[in-house]
Amino acid sequence: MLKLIASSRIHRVHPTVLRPAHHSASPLLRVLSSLGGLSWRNANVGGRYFFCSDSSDGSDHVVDAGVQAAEESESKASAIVPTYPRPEDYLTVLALPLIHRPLFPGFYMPVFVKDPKLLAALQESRERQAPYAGAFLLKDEPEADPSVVSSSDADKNVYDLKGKELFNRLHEVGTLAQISSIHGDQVILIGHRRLRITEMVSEDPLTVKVDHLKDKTYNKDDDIIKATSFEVISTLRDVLKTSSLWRDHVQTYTKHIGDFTYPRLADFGAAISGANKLQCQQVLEELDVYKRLKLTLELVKKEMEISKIQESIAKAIEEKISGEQRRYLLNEQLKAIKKELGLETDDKTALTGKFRERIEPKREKCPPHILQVIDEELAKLQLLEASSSEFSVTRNYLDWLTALPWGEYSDENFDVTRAQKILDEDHYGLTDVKERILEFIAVGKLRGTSQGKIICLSGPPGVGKTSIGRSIARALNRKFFRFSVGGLADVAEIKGHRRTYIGAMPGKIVQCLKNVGTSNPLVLIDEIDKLGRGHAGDPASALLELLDPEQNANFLDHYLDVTIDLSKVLFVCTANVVEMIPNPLLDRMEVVAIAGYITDEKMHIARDYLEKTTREACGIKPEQVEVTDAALLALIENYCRESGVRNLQKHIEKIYRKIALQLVRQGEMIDATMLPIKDKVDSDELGQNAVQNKNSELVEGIDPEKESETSDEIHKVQSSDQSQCLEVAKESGGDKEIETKTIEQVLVDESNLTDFVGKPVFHAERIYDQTPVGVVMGLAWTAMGGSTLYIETTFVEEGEGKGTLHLTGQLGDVMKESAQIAHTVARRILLEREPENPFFANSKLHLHVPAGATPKDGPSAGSTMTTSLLSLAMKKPVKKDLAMTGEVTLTGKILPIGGVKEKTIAARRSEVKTIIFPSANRRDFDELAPNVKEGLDVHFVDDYMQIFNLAFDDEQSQNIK
Ligand SMILES: Nc1ncnc2c1ncn2[C@@H]1O[C@H](COP(=O)(O)OP(=O)(O)OP(=O)(O)O)[C@@H](O)[C@H]1O
Repeated sequence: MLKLIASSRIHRVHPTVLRPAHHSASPLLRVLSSLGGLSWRNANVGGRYFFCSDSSDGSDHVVDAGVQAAEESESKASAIVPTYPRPEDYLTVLALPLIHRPLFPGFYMPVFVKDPKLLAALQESRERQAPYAGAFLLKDEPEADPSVVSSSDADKNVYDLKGKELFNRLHEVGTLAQISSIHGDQVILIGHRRLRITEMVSEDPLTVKVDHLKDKTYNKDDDIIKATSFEVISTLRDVLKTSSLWRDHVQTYTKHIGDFTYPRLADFGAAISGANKLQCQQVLEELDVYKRLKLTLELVKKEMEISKIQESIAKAIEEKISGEQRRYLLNEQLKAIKKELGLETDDKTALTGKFRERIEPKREKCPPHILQVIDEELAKLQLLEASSSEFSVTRNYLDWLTALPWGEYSDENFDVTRAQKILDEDHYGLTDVKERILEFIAVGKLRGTSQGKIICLSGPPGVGKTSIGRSIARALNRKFFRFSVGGLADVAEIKGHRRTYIGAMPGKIVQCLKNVGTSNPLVLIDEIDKLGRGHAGDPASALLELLDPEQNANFLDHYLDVTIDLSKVLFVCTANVVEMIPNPLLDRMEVVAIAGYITDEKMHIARDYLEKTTREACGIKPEQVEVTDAALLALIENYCRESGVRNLQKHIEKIYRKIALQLVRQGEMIDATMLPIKDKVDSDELGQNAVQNKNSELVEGIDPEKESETSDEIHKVQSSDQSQCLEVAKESGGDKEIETKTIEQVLVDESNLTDFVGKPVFHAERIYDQTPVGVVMGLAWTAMGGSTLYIETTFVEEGEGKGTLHLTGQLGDVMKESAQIAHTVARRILLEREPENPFFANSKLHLHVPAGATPKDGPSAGSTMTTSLLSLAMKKPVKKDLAMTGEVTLTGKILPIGGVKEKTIAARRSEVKTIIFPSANRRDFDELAPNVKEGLDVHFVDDYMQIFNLAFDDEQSQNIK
């Protein structure tokens, strides 16, 4: 091809556009050309890395001669052909380092020469009409990773290389490159033939002596070479189908290559592949044509794999984009169509319309300041961009504002008789509590409104505080909302977050109003005594603002940012321990104490309330089960002795679940064994007689084997006297077909109670039948209700002046002080009674309060401790079934205590017959229901000597009542 360029002498070698000089008819080229679908006329390779020029195997004419001649012919219009040295004559050349890839013969490459000396030398040599240089690939620095693309910094270092250092870094084999043109520091090189460096001639610029390399001779007709080259071509063809980039390379190459020889094919493949520089250098250095073809084949195969991956990536991305675009377009079209048909307005208008629709019916009742804010926000919404975050904040805000029940109230019912009926319907007993609630309703009726009071129901767990709250709401015809503040530490839970926070929400009370849809619900604030300590703000103060009737008419929620009137809301709180309620809150409350239930009350609650609801919840009919009184009593006394009834409820549920399972199993067995009995029977035959008849029929119908499979429990029930069979008659079609089904009635008695609830888990509080010397029963109050406790004192050792008292049983400071006081009081009394008895002075004593794991505190055990010490000193046990409570002073006065009802109930539970209370508590005791006081011998005392007489001397005690 060079030959042709030279001979035509009219073509100028241009760095970007190379024109074909020869249309080769090589079969290989035709294959590639046809695949590329190319035409040389539009071949533009501007800016591409690879360019094609001619190269020779040694017999070519010199291309620069042609170029020069052409230039001359243009300028001088002369056709004189000078004799110029041929490429193979250049045995000493300037060495040009190539950083990124080697230059292959037949391709051209632009390089940037940063070294001014080298650039000048190249320029000079070009001007001297010897425009050749040797282009050699630079070796990587020994430690550099060839796979890592060198940064510009590294390039800079390479440009600094000079002389010997540069010489050592050059690969030995390179390419004789024609300097096609120089623009600034850009030099365009055209590869010609392979060279090998033999020695360095001069250092700056680096000049080297070179040998010109020739390919090893090969047989053109060798089948293996042919086959390999065909494989290279076919692979190239495959790549061409997918890669447009390659198509351009081929286009350029085919335009300028003459004969497609095997070595040239190998160079072509390697040069246009994306292989790394070392792999390319390997191909350049290979002089064996077959081996070179093989190396190239590897590279193009790899290229094909890459192009396949490239194609699949492109396809996947294209599919994704087009799918999304399609969906977007369709959505937009849908919107446009809907809008056109008047089915839907745009988002903003639709939203505004929705909010206006919501607020319109409430407009009359809605406070003007709220209306103003809503209107302002609606106007603002119109101006905001629908995708902005401000828009969604405003939308949510409007959603809340318009959803609240402004001015909506449920009609309050102040009918006291109805209220009484509802309260009795839901709860047994609690007479005093119900009375207080009825009083409250009566006041509401006279005033026309029930606001202004906060009721606080206090008592141990499971006594029905929450459910009473629900009943009050029902009685007053108010909506009910409950929220627990146990452990609540964040003020935002009550007062809401400011709207500026992401995910901001109004507080619980605003959520409540939205939820119930009226502005006068009954809000039950549960566990107010367990309010957490706030880390940001004080929840108690926030609750105060919410509950205080003086303040809550203008309650400000941080989210809503407009005042709301909560004065119509009725607040009911519940607490286990009133003392734990923050004082400012307690101050505003009307405390209604629910002390707990005695056995009798629990029996009624279990029978009339818990059993009924549980039976219904389990889907069991009343006739299918019988729980005897004895069973219930055993359940209450041995399993559920605590003050509340929640545990009792759980046990009843357990029993009923077991019964349900029994019935279902039984029913399945009967279904499987029962034969339908066809008989025409009048419905009035299905009386008591029929029960017996059909029962005997049924027994006949049951397969004896199957019958034997029934569970032991069922046998037990069946064999009991009270087991019955009931019949269900069913009519079907024209004939009266009677299906007889037996429904066993499950009996729960004291004897089989353990089958349902297991062994009793509760150990009696009473550990002594008759208290020994030094042991006295006291009465205590806990958050779980009342309980009995023993004070035990024993003698440890005796010795002159050894009179000390050792205390154990996790006693608090107050209780420890009480014990010291008791010790002193007992010593004084003994001195008065038995002056010569040196017991307290010389005895080391140990006082213990059992249930050592439970912390105890308070002064109310003072009288019990004194009695216990005196009992030990006098070696005289106290009266049987006696319990006492009362704080004792140093002078022996008995001061009042708390929790009289709880303590009385606990005493009854422990079968105490005689109780001693401080005189000051007489009023509390008198207020108790008669059934609580029933059968108890209660004494009220104000001086310890009265207790002494009651505990140790029967005769005198009769007088103190
Ligand atoms: N006097 C009663 N009559 C009928 N059922 C009752 C009575 N007292 C309590 N109950 C029932 O006992 C169960 C437990 O009551 P509730 O949950 O109201 O207890 P609580 O006092 O609120 O307990 P806590 O302090 O643990 O919240 C409820 O199902 C309730 O109906």
